[in-house]
Amino acid sequence: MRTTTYSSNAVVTPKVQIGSERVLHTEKLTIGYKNKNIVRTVGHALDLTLRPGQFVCLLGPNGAGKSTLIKTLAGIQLPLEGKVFIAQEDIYTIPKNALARKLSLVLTDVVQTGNLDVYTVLTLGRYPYANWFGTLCEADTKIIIEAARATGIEKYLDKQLDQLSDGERQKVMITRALVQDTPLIILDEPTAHLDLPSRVEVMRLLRTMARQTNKAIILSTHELDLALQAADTIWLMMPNQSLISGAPEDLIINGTFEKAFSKTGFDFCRDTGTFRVNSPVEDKIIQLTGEGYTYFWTKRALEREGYRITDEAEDIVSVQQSIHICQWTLNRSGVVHHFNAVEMLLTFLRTEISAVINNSVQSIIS
Ligand SMILES: Nc1ncnc2c1ncn2[C@@H]1O[C@H](COP(=O)(O)OP(=O)(O)OP(=O)(O)O)[C@@H](O)[C@H]1O
Repeated sequence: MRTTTYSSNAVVTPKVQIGSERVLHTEKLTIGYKNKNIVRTVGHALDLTLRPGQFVCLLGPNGAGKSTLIKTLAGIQLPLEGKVFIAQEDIYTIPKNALARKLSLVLTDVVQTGNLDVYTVLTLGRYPYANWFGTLCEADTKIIIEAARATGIEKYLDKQLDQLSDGERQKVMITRALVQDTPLIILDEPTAHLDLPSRVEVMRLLRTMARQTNKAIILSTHELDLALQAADTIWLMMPNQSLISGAPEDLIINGTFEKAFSKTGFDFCRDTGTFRVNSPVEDKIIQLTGEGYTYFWTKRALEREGYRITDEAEDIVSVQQSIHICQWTLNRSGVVHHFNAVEMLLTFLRTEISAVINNSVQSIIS
């Protein structure tokens, strides 16, 4: 029997690979800042590749260099060393107008557009294709309407940009990038300032755009949960100037994710892909049985209280979940206590603990 092992370092060259061409790549890219003689390097010798249809989320702790990398990839900040190539061309050799047909950029800052209406803002996305007189043709109008329909902002076309919420405005700027119709879209924190439903919607929209239009999309974000769910690939900027690239699941399984965000008081849980604010306290252990979302949220609550969930614990919390009712029981030394809310269970456990502490203090005093 023939077996083949594929590792992330293996060079795999199948006969046909969709999206095998590179929309963007870098060679030994070193990024950072040079002020007089002081050099501040934030990313060193990065070799990155982005392919058509790939949806990449750039993550990293504060100050790791996400914005610096985004600006360098978009050609608005010079690298300290190395090169950025857009479709095999050095980005700094591409004339501005030609670059605007290859790359669109959405920045975080709230755009100052005076009193422009949404439709006019979207027409700006077509300027790289406008004729000598700067006028748009019927095909441009069609592209604008279709893009607005795809992102669900059709109803705002006549509104002025400053009459929209942050989330709606962000969608307009993403639509403008779509209207610009470039094979590559780069976004710096597109979900900043948005509420949770809008953040989910923007992420979903971008992912769908990558899938349906085969555009390569890279965005920087602090939305770890959403990025882990939505990205094809995570680019993780590490505190040591390196960048690790991989499928979200690989970075979780091999511990890279945990390492990048290791911080006192925060724990990344590989089982759930989430951060825990409080580390479990080793001497508080409890057993938990049950299933479904009630089990999940009960586990979260117990861990927040500082419990470590283990089958070795003598106290057993059981969760019963049915369509109509959720119930919790605590079996402690053969005595069964019943609760109909997580809060009641937690209150009981807290009281029990303080009772134990009070008793031991009493016995020390006496
Ligand atoms: N103009 C500048 N001159 C010198 N250093 C800078 C400049 N701008 C940013 N830096 C430094 O470069 C590093 C990377 O900054 P950058 O803004 O790229 O990080 P980031 O990952 O986007 O951070 P955050 O998550 O907080 O937005 C930081 O240490 C920052 O202090």
